[in-house]
Amino acid sequence: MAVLDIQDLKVHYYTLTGIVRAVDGVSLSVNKGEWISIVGESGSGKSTLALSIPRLIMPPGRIVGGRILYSGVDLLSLAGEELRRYRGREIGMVFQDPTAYLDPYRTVGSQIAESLLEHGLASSGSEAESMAGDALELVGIPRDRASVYPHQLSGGQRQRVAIAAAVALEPKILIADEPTTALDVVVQAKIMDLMKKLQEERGLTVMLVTHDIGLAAEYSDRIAVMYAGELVEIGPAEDVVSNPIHPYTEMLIKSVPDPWEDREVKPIPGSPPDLRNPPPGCRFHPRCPLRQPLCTNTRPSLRMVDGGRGHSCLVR
Ligand SMILES: Nc1ncnc2c1ncn2[C@@H]1O[C@H](COP(=O)(O)OP(=O)(O)OP(=O)(O)O)[C@@H](O)[C@H]1O
Ligand code: NI
Repeated sequence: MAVLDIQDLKVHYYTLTGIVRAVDGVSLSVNKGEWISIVGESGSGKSTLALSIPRLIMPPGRIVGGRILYSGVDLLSLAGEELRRYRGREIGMVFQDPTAYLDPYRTVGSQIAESLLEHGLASSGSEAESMAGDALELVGIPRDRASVYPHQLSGGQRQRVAIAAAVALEPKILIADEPTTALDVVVQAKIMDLMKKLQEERGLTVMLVTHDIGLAAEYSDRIAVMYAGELVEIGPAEDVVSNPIHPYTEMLIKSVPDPWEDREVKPIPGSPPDLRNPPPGCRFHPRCPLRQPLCTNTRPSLRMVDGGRGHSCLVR
């Protein structure tokens, strides 16, 4: 069952030098309880897609088209108070840098407690504090650490607190945008394991944004690959990685080292297009070894094939 159904989403940034078509017609359905990862090179529109869901796109960005159905409600039609009810409470967010949204002057426990009160999940200060302690324990931080300030914690612990703060509100979906990019690999694995635990034990739906397809393969149920503002491939994580259909996915996999396999690392030649003026036809065609004349003038759309897989390659 789909908890989130994104239909033909278009998000543009209106800059002095032109309109950046950061997300340009993306359709994506997220199933309840699954872990889906959005992967792709820098600038492919992953964060823009993720931020659009809780409507956190700031000017000069604007959602210019499409629908985002959350349990049947179009989030794009909501405003003000109604929107705030969904944000946080139904859709939790975690970002790369938790210091950006943890208040340095307040203890971590009081920040979590306050948001519980704000969302009406606790009826008294003491209840909120006790629930904040539960949330910290859930992410592996002893409840007596509720009285520390963010700077007294390590980067990994701060990210745990950010996850605790998000999960305390019992959202249905947790959207995590590069939550471990600033952390070392050991801490990264711990944070990913924690998110996996929340998915398995609480039925949390997880959307992870990462440029690391290896990481996505290890933890996700499904992987969605973005290129230049479009979705180019989607499917069960293992299938996508072991048997990519789209040449971009294939080249993306070969461009990163695989710790389990001794093979040559091949960077993708060229660079992603300028999204103010993307190439016609398939946006990947200028870099694609399989390019046919068709690819230069026919704009592909994602089509589903067997095994729950979909791709937008015109020649495969
Ligand atoms: N505030 C902004 N103003 C103008 N352009 C923006 C803004 N934010 C993002 N963009 C542009 O939108 C496009 C998509 O950016 P986005 O951050 O969504 O990509 P991403 O896949 O998350 O990249 P990364 O892996 O580097 O985080 C890029 O071309 C980027 O330059
Ligand atoms: Ni990003």
